[in-house]
Amino acid sequence: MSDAELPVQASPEADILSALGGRSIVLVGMMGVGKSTIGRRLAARLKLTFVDADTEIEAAAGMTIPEIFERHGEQHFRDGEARVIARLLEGGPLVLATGGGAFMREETRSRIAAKAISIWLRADHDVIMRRVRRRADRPLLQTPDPEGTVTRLLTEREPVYGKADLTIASREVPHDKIVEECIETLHAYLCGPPSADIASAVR
Ligand SMILES: Nc1ncnc2c1ncn2[C@@H]1O[C@H](COP(=O)(O)OP(=O)(O)O)[C@@H](O)[C@H]1O
Ligand SMILES: O=C(O)C1=C[C@@H](OP(=O)(O)O)[C@@H](O)[C@H](O)C1
Ligand SMILES: [Mg+2]
Repeated sequence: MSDAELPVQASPEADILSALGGRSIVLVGMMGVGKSTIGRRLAARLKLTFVDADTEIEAAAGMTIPEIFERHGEQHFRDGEARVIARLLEGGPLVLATGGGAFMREETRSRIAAKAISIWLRADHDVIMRRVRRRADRPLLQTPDPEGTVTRLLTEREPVYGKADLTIASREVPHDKIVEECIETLHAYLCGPPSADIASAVR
């Protein structure tokens, strides 16, 4: 049989893309769980555009996030964040990494529910602390007690992150393992179990 005659093989990635239609995949969760790094890799796997909401906010404001917080305050940042995410969700399908506070706003959660599949990347306090210590670009953690701040934010936020469609445990395994779990979990959620025909064909 020539290559042209071979049957087209369905792949989990192709199945996911077709089930998404115009919807996006949105990563939510606490600072340091891996939304930006995992999101970029997940988008590459699915051949979708990757957008980081924080980067878009910085571009729109012409300032870094620490500068926005310092000059205009958190409330101003949050309003800009909600607007940027609303705009990005109109342009799907894409993989969107949100900043850790974005999903706390009800209006943003409703928009995400209408236009996307949301994945909560969930990590333990200690994993988060190890990862966020490496950089000083998260203004909320520039406090005398970043550990206490992370504990408080996790208590406030975890029940809300739990409203995401899917949850993946982000832990100290290679990034690509987490990406693989995102693909498997998205596939099961969007496409269901393999049909008996396909299951027997691949046996
Ligand atoms: N599975 C992982 N294993 C090891 N390090 C990770 C993993 N996922 C993310 N990281 C690291 O944690 C740090 C924070 O990740 P980032 O994607 O910026 O998180 P977020 O966008 O959720 O704040 C980065 O240095 C990243 O490489
Ligand atoms: O948790 C938060 O409130 C924030 C998380 C940051 O993004 P990451 O979650 O990508 O670090 C960034 O949006 C800002 O510093 C505020
Ligand atoms: Mg990020």
